[in-house]
Amino acid sequence: MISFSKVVVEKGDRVILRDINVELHEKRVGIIGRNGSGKSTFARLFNGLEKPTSGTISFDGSTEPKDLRGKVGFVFQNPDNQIVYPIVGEDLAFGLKNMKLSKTAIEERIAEVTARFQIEHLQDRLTHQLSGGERQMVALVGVLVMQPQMIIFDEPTTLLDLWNKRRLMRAITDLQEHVVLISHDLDLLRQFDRVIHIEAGRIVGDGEPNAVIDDYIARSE
Ligand SMILES: Nc1ncnc2c1ncn2[C@@H]1O[C@H](COP(=O)(O)OP(=O)(O)OP(=O)(O)O)[C@@H](O)[C@H]1O
Repeated sequence: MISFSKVVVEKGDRVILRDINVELHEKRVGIIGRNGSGKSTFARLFNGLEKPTSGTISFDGSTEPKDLRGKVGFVFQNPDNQIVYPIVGEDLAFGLKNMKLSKTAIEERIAEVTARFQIEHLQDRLTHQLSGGERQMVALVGVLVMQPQMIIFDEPTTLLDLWNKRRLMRAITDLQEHVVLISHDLDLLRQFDRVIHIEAGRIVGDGEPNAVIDDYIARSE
């Protein structure tokens, strides 16, 4: 599905990611690693938010940036980075309008996804008045209405209380789409299909979650 070949990311004279070669087909992939190891940079490559200094990233065989952007959605740690319009309904419609969908088609898509996540009642609210949990659900729904095949989550529960954290995690677990989740919630990632461990810009562990996570914990001790 998505494939990284000899990918390197440099910023100034710093090498942030080194020689990343990986193919992902699994439905649920977790990414772990210490602060500053390169997880966010890796995740941002998936939908073209970050460009590799060298190497290639392809989605279903295509290396076109527009295919990455169209097929892979990205949910930020802080939903304020992603919600741009003052009213929830406008914000959810923004990407769909750019896709030149009809008004009816836009309304139908938004109605379907907001109902699925029980946020229909938020449609007319001002985005800046929403709670953190509501904002994060709006950000997720804003990505889902675009019907991506894969969704990348960069520590999406960091700002949430326990209740909203569980609600969002249930929502993520129930998604039909392929999910790549950066998280420090190791118990959750043990239920995933695959976990990738990044250290100092390299993949140092990759495979069955329990084995990769146990090795990660052992290295921290
Ligand atoms: N624009 C930049 N210029 C220089 N260094 C950068 C830049 N962006 C990121 N870095 C560095 O790259 C490294 C990896 O950053 P990244 O955000 O990918 O790490 P991370 O694993 O997601 O960290 P965290 O868990 O703290 O969010 C860090 O050392 C960071 O300081």
